This record gives sequence, structure tokens and C-alpha cells, in this order.
Amino acid sequence: MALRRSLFRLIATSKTRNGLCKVKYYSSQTDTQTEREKKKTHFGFETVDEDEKTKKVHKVFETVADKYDLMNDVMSFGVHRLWKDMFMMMLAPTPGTKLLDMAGGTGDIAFRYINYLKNRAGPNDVRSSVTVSDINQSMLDVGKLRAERQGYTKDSMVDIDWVCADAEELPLPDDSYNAYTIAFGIRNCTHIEKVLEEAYRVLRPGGRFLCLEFSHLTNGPLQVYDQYSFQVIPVMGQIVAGQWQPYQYLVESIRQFPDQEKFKTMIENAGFRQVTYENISFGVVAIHSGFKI
Ligand SMILES: C[S@@+](CC[C@H](N)C(=O)[O-])C[C@H]1O[C@@H](n2cnc3c(N)ncnc32)[C@H](O)[C@@H]1O
Repeated sequence: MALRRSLFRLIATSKTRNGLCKVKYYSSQTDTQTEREKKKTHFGFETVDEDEKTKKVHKVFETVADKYDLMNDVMSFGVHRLWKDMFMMMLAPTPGTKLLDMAGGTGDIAFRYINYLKNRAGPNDVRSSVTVSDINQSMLDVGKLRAERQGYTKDSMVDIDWVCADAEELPLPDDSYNAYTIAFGIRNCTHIEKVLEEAYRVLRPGGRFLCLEFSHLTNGPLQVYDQYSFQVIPVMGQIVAGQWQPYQYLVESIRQFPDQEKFKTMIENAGFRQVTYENISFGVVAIHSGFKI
């Protein structure tokens, strides 16, 4: 196991022609990967090879990158902004924090992190940093452009960098971050356990894991929510972004994701302690939190 882990660390990423991260492995990794490719998983309600899921998810975000931020506002009537604000309030970063925002896409969480620190900055604060990491270069490119346009790259208190990488096999050292966030990203990953293992590995002892994800309604109008999700969201995707299929996948993937308790157990199984979660909007989304002790 220890040998396997260290082999995972011997990886490097590069960009492919279509802008996705390509992970290069050393030879002993290949067997494990071949074994994996035989297994089946879900891509929305479809049953596909695990390897195929990764490619299909890549394609979804490749396709929607340009319209991603607009569609988030349209689909959630802007409510995703409030969820992300609450997420940052729960993280409550202090100056000097080194954050890894995984599946960070177009930078929404990173920008909130910078604003949070800026709004509370004192004259003697030490510098903080955020690494935005995502498997999809197109999403990161949109994020970089937004960061430049909105002046985040010139921020003197928070360094920001962008790393194209797979959350399941991070080319990042052990024990290197104080906080790890992942918002609306983990349900798109093929091996959730691997993502959690990697989160645990790169966090320093005492570091915090925080995940914002669509979840399962605990009460409230389930049928209305279902009708809205399945009947309206793909249609909106077609009208606003000219794409039906990616939004159909997004809705289906929410139903496939483990419920709050099951996901909590998965986080504990990865080694995290003091694992808790909070339902927001009747469980439409949940924030899970855990610590590396
Ligand atoms: C719904 S977006 C969320 C983006 C951002 N966190 C936000 O809240 O706006 C999901 C992101 O997960 C990324 N993603 C999917 N699978 C991934 C993986 N295995 N490793 C890293 N990122 C991944 C996608 O490329 C996409 O940018």
C-alpha cells in the first residue's frame, strides 16, 4: 500500500491537445489502471466503464466552460452564490492560510476566499495563498481570465495559482495545505474514495477538509424539486447554452451521489476526524467538514 501510494506521487501532468490534463504514470501504475478500466460506474443514469466516465465528464465541462458561470446563475436563480458564501463563512480562513481549492473550475471559491481575507485584513497580516486545481484546462482558462479582469491577480495579500490536475492523483506534496475545499466537484469524480485519500494526504495535520455538494432532500417539496431538475434544467441548458446533454448529466449525477450519512462515512473512512455536515436549503446541498488530526 505504501509503495502504491509513493508510486502515485511519482506523476506529472501535461496538457493534451483538447486542453485536458493528461496524467503520466510510471510503469507499475499501468496494471492498476488496467484493472480499473474493467470496472463499471455511473455517468448520470448510464452504466459505463470507469475510464469512459472520466472522459465523458471531461467533455461535459469542456463543452460548458464558456457558459458555466451564466448557467449557474440561471439554473439556481443565483442561489449558488449564497451557498458558496456560506461555504466560505464556514471555512473562515485566517491570514497565512494555504488553501487548495480542488475542482476549482472558473475560480468562484478562490475569489470568495480572497475577498474574505481582504475584507478582514489587518496591517500586519501574513500572506495567504490559494491553489485552484481542476482536471479541465478550459475551466481554468476561464477562471484565469476572470481573475485578471476582476483584479485578483494583483492582490497583494493572497497569491493565486492554477494547476491542471486530477483530484484522484494529485501531483502535490504530502502535508502541504491548511485547508482543502471542493465545491460541486466531487460527484463528478470517478473514484470518490481516491479523491478523499488524496485530500487527506496533501493536508497538514490539523488541516480542514470542506466539501459543498448537491445532496438529498431531507424534507420539503421533493416532487417539485424533481420536476424542476429533470424537466426544466436540461431545457434551460438548451436555450441558454445551446446544450441539452451536459445539463441532463448534471441532474442525473446529483441523484447518483451518496446521501449525507453515507458520504460522511466515506470521509471518516479516509481518515478524517470530527466529521460533520450541515444541510442547506432542505438538503438540496450539504456542506461536509472534517479534520486531519
Ligand atoms: C460543477 S464544476 C464546479 C466548479 C467550481 N468548484 C464551482 O463551484 O463553481 C465541477 C468541476 O469539477 C472538475 N472535475 C471533474 N472531475 C475532476 C477530477 N477528477 N479532478 C479535478 N477536477 C475535476 C470539472 O472540470 C469542473 O470544473
